[in-house]
Amino acid sequence: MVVLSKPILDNLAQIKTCKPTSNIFTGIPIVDLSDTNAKKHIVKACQDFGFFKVINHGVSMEFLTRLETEALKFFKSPQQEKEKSGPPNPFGYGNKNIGPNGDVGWVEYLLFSTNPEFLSKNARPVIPGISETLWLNHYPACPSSELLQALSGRSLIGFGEHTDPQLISVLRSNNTSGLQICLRDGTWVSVPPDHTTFFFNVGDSLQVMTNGRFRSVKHRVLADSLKPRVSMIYFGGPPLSEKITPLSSVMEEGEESLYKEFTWCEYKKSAYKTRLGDNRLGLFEKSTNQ
Ligand SMILES: C=C1C[C@]23C[C@@]1(O)CC[C@H]2[C@@]12CC[C@H](O)[C@@](C)(C(=O)O1)[C@H]2[C@@H]3C(=O)O
Ligand SMILES: O=C(O)CCC(=O)C(=O)O
Ligand SMILES: [Fe+2]
Repeated sequence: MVVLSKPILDNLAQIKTCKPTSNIFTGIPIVDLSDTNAKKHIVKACQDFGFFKVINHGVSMEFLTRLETEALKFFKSPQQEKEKSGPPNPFGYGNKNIGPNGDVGWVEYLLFSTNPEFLSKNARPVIPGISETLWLNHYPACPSSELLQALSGRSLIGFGEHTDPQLISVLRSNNTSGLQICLRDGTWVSVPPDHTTFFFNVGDSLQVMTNGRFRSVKHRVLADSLKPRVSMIYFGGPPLSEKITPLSSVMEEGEESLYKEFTWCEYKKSAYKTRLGDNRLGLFEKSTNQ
């Protein structure tokens, strides 16, 4: 019989688990930015999966490694020290609690704003008009054999299933697996990690702007029991006052928008009232008989 200590029990009671899926997906679209057809491949990947990986991106490994080292330095510091940078409302350190509505995961994170008004001139985002937040996530390895045993073969959820509300998310992680995406047929597949590349995923707003042509892909992170995962994600969103409506350039003649009109500010407010796994965009879909 496994006897569990109180802190371990507290952790387990809060955090969801799922059956481990070793469904490693080898079909992730790869976009080579040095290829003249890169744009076409991006469009196809956004339609088919809402997800792709970018190679030949021009960001040096040395720079990425330095960022990762700095992130780990922070996450390895004493808990009390880290807490001094929290809570994350709206920016700062958070531990296990994700968002304001009771979601929890086996994750700690550091949340920065990349909105121009918070940044010095030389640190402003590359794409003018697009700015949102930058997340550093740390999914610790399972701390003890006690916890591993108590899980009895199940995986701890690091970051529960969700879609990202913004336009596009750019993710770089270390070489620890954990990220999974949900395919069109509902199957969850594991994305093989690649610390040399960037992964891009379509968010809800881009799905609306393409009137459903691009897919806001559902994804989640399972914690690895042996190795910590460190990820950095840039969430690119529109300015707050921007109307999120299908682009006229993608619409065919006579095509109706599938969504009610809303601004990014309205969507963001609404999203923060939902739980992680909720269908946030559902609230803005036009009913078919409208
Ligand atoms: C439960 C929540 C966490 C989240 C805000 C929300 O109320 C619903 C959207 C969530 C999400 C998912 C993608 C990103 O990780 C995130 C930062 C975002 O913009 O929307 C999180 C929010 C969060 O963790 O605060
Ligand atoms: O940490 C990761 O790999 C992904 C996390 C994520 O999906 C998110 O923060 O929205
Ligand atoms: Fe996400």
